[in-house]
Amino acid sequence: MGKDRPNGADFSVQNGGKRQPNRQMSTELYDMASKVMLIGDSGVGKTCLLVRFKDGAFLSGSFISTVGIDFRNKVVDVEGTKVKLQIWDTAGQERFRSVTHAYYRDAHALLLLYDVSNKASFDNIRAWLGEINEYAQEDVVIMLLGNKADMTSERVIRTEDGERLANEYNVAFMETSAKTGMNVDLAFMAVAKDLKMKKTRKPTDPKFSVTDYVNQEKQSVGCCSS
Ligand SMILES: Nc1nc2c(ncn2[C@@H]2O[C@H](COP(=O)(O)OP(=O)(O)OP(=O)(O)O)[C@@H](O)[C@H]2O)c(=O)[nH]1
Ligand SMILES: [Mg+2]
Repeated sequence: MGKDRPNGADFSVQNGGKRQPNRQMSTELYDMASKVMLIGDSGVGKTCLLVRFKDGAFLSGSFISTVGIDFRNKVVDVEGTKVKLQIWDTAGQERFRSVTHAYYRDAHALLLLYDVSNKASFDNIRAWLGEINEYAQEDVVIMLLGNKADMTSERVIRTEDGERLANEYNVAFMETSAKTGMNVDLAFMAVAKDLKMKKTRKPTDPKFSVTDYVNQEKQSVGCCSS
């Protein structure tokens, strides 16, 4: 079992100056660890999604744009296996792009967000997928998330538009809301489950598909209370 700090408050600088979480001050036990990166335009809700997952709270009020990169850890239980998710929250602003590029290649999964009430953030998804293609590992798990699904009257991107784009690029898709919590745990749990399956699957076992898993488990707007 490994250990790590329960939150991402501390960094040590190693690995050519790249910020690394400090493992010496570890407190929480885990069986396997995975790096997940949150990416997408500024304001789509990356930090709020992470805070909702980590603390179960919603950051309403004034928007504080992330500077550079930050991370938080959360250990989740996948059928008895403790999976530590080290979640990197990147800045969506263009001026920080070169900072975040350096982190792509270590990521096991990328949660790529747009805002269903912001057309430009959706239109930019193709450019983000181009960046992923350039900088991330070939087998990285990609999940496209249409966030702010609670904003029904301001919505400009339909669920079908997100689905179509995800199908075109063969990536998993669902709509989320950091405000209500809809599908937030599922997005991270699907990644944890994928990692566990990759590590423990025997050659004869059927392959785990993140896309099938989220399609089976996801809620749609107005479906259920969350
Ligand atoms: N209604 C609603 N508002 C949200 C949701 N998620 C985020 N917001 C709001 O959107 C704004 C931006 O959220 P952030 O999480 O800070 O955005 P970000 O993607 O981290 O932005 P950068 O750090 O600049 O890249 C904030 O005012 C949030 O309150 C959501 O699911 N629903
Ligand atoms: Mg942020």
